[in-house]
Amino acid sequence: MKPLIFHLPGDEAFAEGLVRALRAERATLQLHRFPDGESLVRLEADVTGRTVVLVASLAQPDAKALPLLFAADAARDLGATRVLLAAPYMAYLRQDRRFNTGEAITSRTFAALVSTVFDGVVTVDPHLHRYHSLGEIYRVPTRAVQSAPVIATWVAANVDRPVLIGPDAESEQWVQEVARGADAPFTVLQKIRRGDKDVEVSLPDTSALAGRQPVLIDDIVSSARTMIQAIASVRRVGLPPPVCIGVHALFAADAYDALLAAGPQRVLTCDTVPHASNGISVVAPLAAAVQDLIEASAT
Ligand SMILES: O=P(O)(O)OC[C@H]1O[C@@H](O)[C@H](O)[C@@H]1O
Repeated sequence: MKPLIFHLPGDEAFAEGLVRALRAERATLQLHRFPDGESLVRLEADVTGRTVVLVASLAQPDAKALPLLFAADAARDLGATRVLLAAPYMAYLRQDRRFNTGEAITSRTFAALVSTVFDGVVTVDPHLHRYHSLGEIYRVPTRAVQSAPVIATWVAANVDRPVLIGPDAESEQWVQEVARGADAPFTVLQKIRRGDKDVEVSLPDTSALAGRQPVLIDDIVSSARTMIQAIASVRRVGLPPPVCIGVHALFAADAYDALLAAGPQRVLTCDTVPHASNGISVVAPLAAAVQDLIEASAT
């Protein structure tokens, strides 16, 4: 039987792409907020004996998390064979340790909650810094899709003589992959973060970059301060305005305008978080990972 795909409000386009890629059936999840702020969730399809895939991009996660957990638990309660989460952007991965005394390690708690109601989780480029895999915190099977191949294809087709640049050491993992796929050199900047919006970035060695078009790549663009500082350090050494590519377009508050004002050649993101800058789709690799998870859990 075809998988049934539900989505949270705002994720229509991604869900529609998944429906097509998986030849699945689309179904409606009704979400109502009572005057007191509580949520009512209703699955408008018979889920008995079906594989249910809930699509939810988890930017701004606090408002979405409870309805998502309610929907997943309801699907299971109503007889779904398996309930999978397709979260193109997965929230709560950056707090992967107690940075200050008394802080909650939210990555662990959030993963534990999700694992109580879902049978499997698929996401794109999870922000794994001190964790090596999602399996360290999720108690159900997971698939982490890489956006590097689709980004590399875009870079190879659209940028002449590119050099890929990551704004910090963490970004080396995906910058290196994109560089390999695009058959281009790469380098990584040095970053010091002093606060949410206080970031300093510097370019160590520029000798290999002359005559090339810089392409900045990062996984998350949130306040955009990292990207903005990276643009400045690339310009300081006389390189042309960079193409800026972010995987997850979080763009908090004025971040997108601030980034455009910093003078990039263009700004482009993957479609993991709906945004005007989306231009590279990860629907196909995410659909393949969902299919893989379905097949693995059927055996
Ligand atoms: O500088 P903003 O956009 O706020 O934050 C994004 C950066 O913070 C890191 O965790 C991400 O990997 C990225 O480098």
